Amino acid sequence: MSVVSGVTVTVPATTANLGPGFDCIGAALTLYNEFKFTRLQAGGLIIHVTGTEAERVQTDESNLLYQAFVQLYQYIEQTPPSVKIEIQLGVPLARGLGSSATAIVGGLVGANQLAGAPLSLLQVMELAIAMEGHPDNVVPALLGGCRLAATSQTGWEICDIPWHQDIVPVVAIPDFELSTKEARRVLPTEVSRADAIFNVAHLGLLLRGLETGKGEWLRTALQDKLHQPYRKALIPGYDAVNAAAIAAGAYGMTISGAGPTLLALTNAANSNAVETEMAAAWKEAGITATVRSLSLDTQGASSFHQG
Ligand SMILES: Nc1ncnc2c1ncn2[C@@H]1O[C@H](COP(=O)(O)OP(=O)(O)OP(=O)(O)O)[C@@H](O)[C@H]1O
Ligand SMILES: N[C@@H](CCO)C(=O)O
Repeated sequence: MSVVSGVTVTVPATTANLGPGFDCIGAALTLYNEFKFTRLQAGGLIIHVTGTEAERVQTDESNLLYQAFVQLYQYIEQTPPSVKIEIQLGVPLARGLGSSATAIVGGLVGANQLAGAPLSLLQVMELAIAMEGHPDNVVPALLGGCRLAATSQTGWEICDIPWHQDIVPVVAIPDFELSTKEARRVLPTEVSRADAIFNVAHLGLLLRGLETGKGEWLRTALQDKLHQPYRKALIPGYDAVNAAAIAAGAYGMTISGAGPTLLALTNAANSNAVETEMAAAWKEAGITATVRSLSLDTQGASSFHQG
């Protein structure tokens, strides 16, 4: 194993759940955080953060990226090296676009590379899922694409979900945060059989809708009974933005991850109109939002050594 002096890791944002796939499906998007790790000879920990909302990220040992970095060294039973970490933020914090997953994956991949890659991709993935508590952000953040994760007898079965090239994800990111912890607190611990059946059927339809790009299937498939009915109340203007997206030609709209970002799926011909109308509907509700058409990231986390 060769030990390197520095590594830069780029990790994509992710949109989890996609409606009915609560805690099991997510897709990587073309929006990125970059993390640069450099060994320090003098000892200590230095964290520099740049980008929008940089001042909201911890710069001490409580930083999630650093915690993941330490976690990997603990797993391989080595003392973590003193390190300088430079964070370039492109993924907004606590908005439902997997910012915590970028930090967890970035910290684990950075540590693994600095240590000479003692762990396989599968081992890194398992550590990432354990840290995040659910697989739907960290798996696509690490591997790219749209991924379904299911527990197997021995660990995790990860499935690559075909995403039709005509489907454009549009994200409407409001100017307020909603922590995943808070958005999970409002969910019931038990659901009815009818709601479980609803989600099983809609997730099946979603997979076929994503594969074929068939708009009618996607519109129905993006509905869900496990989390959205409870979380909608935490997102002012949800119904108005949903109606505006559909009127502008979106197949459907859903909460991205735990919210508050709203995700519309549409095609290239309608994406500009969907962006404009979602932003306008939210403005009418008194909320400023950044709305962007993105693409599916197919690469996942990538890294290069500095020396
Ligand atoms: N680049 C980063 N470096 C360090 N910590 C980060 C970074 N990005 C996010 N975090 C931590 O993760 C928290 C946000 O995680 P949270 O799970 O609430 O939201 P999210 O991951 O953006 O949304 P979702 O899980 O719904 O997609 C931040 O408040 C911060 O503590
Ligand atoms: N599946 C997770 C994604 C956000 O981390 C949730 O909806 O709570």
